[in-house]
Amino acid sequence: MDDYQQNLLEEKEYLKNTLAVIQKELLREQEKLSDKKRKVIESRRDMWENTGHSGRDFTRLTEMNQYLLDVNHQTGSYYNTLQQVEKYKKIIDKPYFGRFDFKEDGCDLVEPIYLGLHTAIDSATQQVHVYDWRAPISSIFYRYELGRAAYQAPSGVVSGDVQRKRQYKIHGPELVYFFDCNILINDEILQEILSQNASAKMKNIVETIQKEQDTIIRDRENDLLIVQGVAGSGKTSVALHRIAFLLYDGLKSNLASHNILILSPNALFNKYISQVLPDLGEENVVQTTFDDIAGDFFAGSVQLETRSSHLEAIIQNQTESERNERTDAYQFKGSRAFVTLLERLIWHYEHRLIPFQDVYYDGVVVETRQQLKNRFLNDKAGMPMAIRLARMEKTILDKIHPMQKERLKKLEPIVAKSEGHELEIKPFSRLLSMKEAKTFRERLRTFSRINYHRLYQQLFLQPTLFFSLARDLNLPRDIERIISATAEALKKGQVRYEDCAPLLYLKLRIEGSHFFSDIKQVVIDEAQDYTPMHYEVFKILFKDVKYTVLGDFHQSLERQVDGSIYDDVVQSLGIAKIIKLFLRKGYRSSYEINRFARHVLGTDEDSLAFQRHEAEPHVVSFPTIGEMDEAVLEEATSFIRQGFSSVAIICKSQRQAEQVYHRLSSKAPLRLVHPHEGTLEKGILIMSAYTAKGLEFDVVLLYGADKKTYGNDLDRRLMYVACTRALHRLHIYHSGEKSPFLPTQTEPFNADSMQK
Ligand SMILES: Nc1ncnc2c1ncn2[C@@H]1O[C@H](COP(=O)(O)OP(=O)(O)OP(=O)(O)O)[C@@H](O)[C@H]1O
Repeated sequence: MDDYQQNLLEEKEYLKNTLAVIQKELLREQEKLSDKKRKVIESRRDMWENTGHSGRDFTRLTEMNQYLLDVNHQTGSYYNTLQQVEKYKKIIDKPYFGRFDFKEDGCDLVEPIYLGLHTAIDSATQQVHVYDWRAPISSIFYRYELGRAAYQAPSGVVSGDVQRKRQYKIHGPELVYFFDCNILINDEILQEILSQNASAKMKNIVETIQKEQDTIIRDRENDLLIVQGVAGSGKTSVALHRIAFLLYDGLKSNLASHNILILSPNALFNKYISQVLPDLGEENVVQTTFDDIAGDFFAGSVQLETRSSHLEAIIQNQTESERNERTDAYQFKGSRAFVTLLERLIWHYEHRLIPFQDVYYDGVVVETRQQLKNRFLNDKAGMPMAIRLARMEKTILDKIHPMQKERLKKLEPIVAKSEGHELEIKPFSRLLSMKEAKTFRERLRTFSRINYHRLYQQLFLQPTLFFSLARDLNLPRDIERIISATAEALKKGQVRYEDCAPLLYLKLRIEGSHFFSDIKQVVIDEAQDYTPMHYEVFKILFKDVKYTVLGDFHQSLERQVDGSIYDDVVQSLGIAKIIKLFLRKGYRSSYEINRFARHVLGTDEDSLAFQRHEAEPHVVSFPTIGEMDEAVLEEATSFIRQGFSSVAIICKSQRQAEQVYHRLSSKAPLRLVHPHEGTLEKGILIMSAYTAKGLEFDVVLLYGADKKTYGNDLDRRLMYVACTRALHRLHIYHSGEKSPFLPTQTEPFNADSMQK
């Protein structure tokens, strides 16, 4: 028997034993589960039977409390076992995917370490058959080739020699094949994974995590981890695996899923990534968007523009000057200079603008305007301004409380004398007194409550105030136009997207915030989409948290930015222990699509593409829009017939996507995708480039890439985002003169070369 045959026999034996252990442990956990379920039901029944009639009996409340504690404890334990059962069920078909043999320094034994989605231990012998991919020792698999290696164990660094590395394909649960590799994760498996069709939900990448990705996933040293990664380099995947790692590590760091928050671009993206953590056996974490946060803070009081409406407005602006007005406004209102301006506004409001008034009650001066102001300015006690004002309001109300009785006594003779109320002197006097108290409170609130919208509006309605506060700050050239456009919108009760973060900043700085107090880890994806103003808001919203911030400045839409955006992040968040890492290799798109996209972007910055070769992208020209429509539809259906599961027709704007959809939807099954609703499905989808951001499709058909539609820098970045969504095929259609960002010479369009 040769070596391979010998190894095969051994591996088959190991798999058989491991499966037997998993089966045994699964049965054990299932028995525990039914036992725990029975106990929970019994305890609940006992609780209701023994305490159900004692609602008003305070002596029995403690008893009820004890029952509740027990029931909660048992329910928690039931769910832990349930999670364990689910984990075993997940690994029964594929218990592991890799192995390395490790000889620890100072030990004679070479131990085979098998890696899988979850740990499998024989509870009888305590033998570990499979290590969780997140276990400290597992990092060796991702980081080292054969030879010297080390990992960080809880007790310190453990070093030794890696003597073998092996990867497996196990299916159903048969050993399909295995092979030894002496390098990092073998390209063959990665090739196979990356050449598959895109799925409607993001997938986990545990089997093929790359060394540089693993470094990010396992970092525990830093409080702010910044990742700049090219399109398709795995930023979102890495962020989610990092969360799974932190939760695994959670026992030490006391971290649970509700302590982690992911800030992502929109609801569609949230749904797209929602499967990864459950796949990894973890519960989903808090997922939100900036739009949702702003909406919660200003619920119903003002009309907030969403990010997609803002992008749509910028993209649709026909004239350069209209577009510049909005992008300049966004840039300025997101800048550090505007943060300074708002800080000055807050100071100015505190010292000059609060409309303090003399407070009278029943003809008596309770406090003079000056007394109130002095007391307010001297009583800082580290509290936010709104809280200090609310305390002042309460003190005044407490002061007049005893005076109200006297006032009532005075009101009764007056009412007695007034005609028509002789028979209801007391109730009518009380009613009058209540009305008076209401008016009194309303007067107080003219200075004790702050209308943030009005305060912010004041800044733009009074240009002299604006310019006096903006002294020595860098202002954009069209500031006058920005001021008047903002004033117009605010007067109509509309808050443009670029005003949402400043308005929220104002509110949070004046009021403080106790929301998100559970959050300990914040993951910010698409970091380039947030301005310094946003990061200032995050700093107030999330206290004592650690951050993972991932972005790609090439994919910034409304602003042209570079790597310095991360300096802004550091400065705004004010965190000292930071690390900045780079992901330079794109895994999503084929080599040809990657190369094409770099051409569109017009940069030869060092970015690498994974060598997965497929058909060259095509640029096709049509004499009319009608012919372009027909070709797009024909190609889309043909790609589906060829076995690609998702074909995205990407338009520049949502409006264009809707128009194309209305023209084509009666001829083929198309789905129009909105950023705020729905889920991604297989088939032919149609959407705007900004909706497609963060997502991926087997085939991208970029619609209408003419010079007029894609002519400026923003258009160039939109086109780059659209092109980098494609895994396998990229076709670009235009009618009229081609966009200058497209290559001048491309291969002729050839339908035969598209066979998958
Ligand atoms: N190590 C890996 N193994 C297998 N697939 C990977 C790996 N890294 C990334 N991928 C795949 O590459 C694709 C892109 O990943 P992801 O969406 O996380 O990248 P991204 O950097 O967030 O992209 P973008 O910024 O363009 O939205 C996904 O299909 C992901 O599964």
